[in-house]
Amino acid sequence: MEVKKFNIPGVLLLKPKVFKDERGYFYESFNQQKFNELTESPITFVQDNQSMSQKNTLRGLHFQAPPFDQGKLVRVVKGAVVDLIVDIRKKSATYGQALMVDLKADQHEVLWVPAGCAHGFYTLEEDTIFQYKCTNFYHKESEGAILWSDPAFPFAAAFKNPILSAKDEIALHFNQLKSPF
Ligand SMILES: Cc1cn([C@H]2C[C@H](O)[C@@H](COP(=O)(O)OP(=O)(O)O[C@H]3O[C@H](C)C(=O)[C@H](O)[C@H]3O)O2)c(=O)[nH]c1=O
Repeated sequence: MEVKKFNIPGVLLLKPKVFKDERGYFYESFNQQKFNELTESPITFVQDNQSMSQKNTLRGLHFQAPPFDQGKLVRVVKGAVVDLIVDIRKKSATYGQALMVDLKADQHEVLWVPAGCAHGFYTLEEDTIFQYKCTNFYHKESEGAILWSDPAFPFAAAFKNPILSAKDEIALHFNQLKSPF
C-alpha cells in the first residue's frame, strides 16, 4: 500500500492495492492490522457515516471536542471531492494550517484525518457519496464548526458560492475559536 504524508502531522493518504479482473475490481478499504502499523497506535472505529451531496456542496469545517473527539478515515465511494483539513491543535507547529486533498472514487484512496483537526469537503461531481469511519460516537453537544471561508484559509479562493447547511453558514471565524485541543 502506498502512503503519502502531508505538512500537517498525522494526516495520511493511503492508496490500497486494487485487484482488477474481467469482473471489475476489489480492494481492502480498511485493514485494522495495516492501519495500526501505519499509525503506530491501536486506533479503533465505533461508527461509520455516509453522506451524499450534490455538486458544489461544502460540508464543514467540523470537529467534536474531547472526550468525544473523532479521528476519521474517509473515502469517496462515488464522485469526487476536495477534502478540507485544518489543524486546530494549539500546541501543533502547524496550528491553523489548512490542507486540501483531492479524493476521487476511481482512485480508491483513503484519507486518515486525526482527532484535533477540523474537517470538511467540497464536492466536484453530482451525487457524490462520502463514507467515513469515526473513532468516537456522534455527540451533538460536543460539536464545533469553523467558517470554511475564513480568510485564514485558502478555501474561499478555491470554491465559489457552495451549497451550505444553515449551521455552516454561521460557523465561527477561526480567530474566535477557543480550540479544545
Ligand atoms: C455527523 C452526524 C450527524 N447526524 C445527524 C445530525 C443532523 O440531523 C444530520 C446532518 O448532520 P450534519 O448537517 O452535521 O452533517 P454534515 O454536515 O455532513 O456533518 C459532517 O460534516 C463533516 C464532513 C464532518 O467531518 C463531520 O463528520 C460531520 O460533522 O445528521 C447524526 O445523527 N450522526 C452524526 O454522526
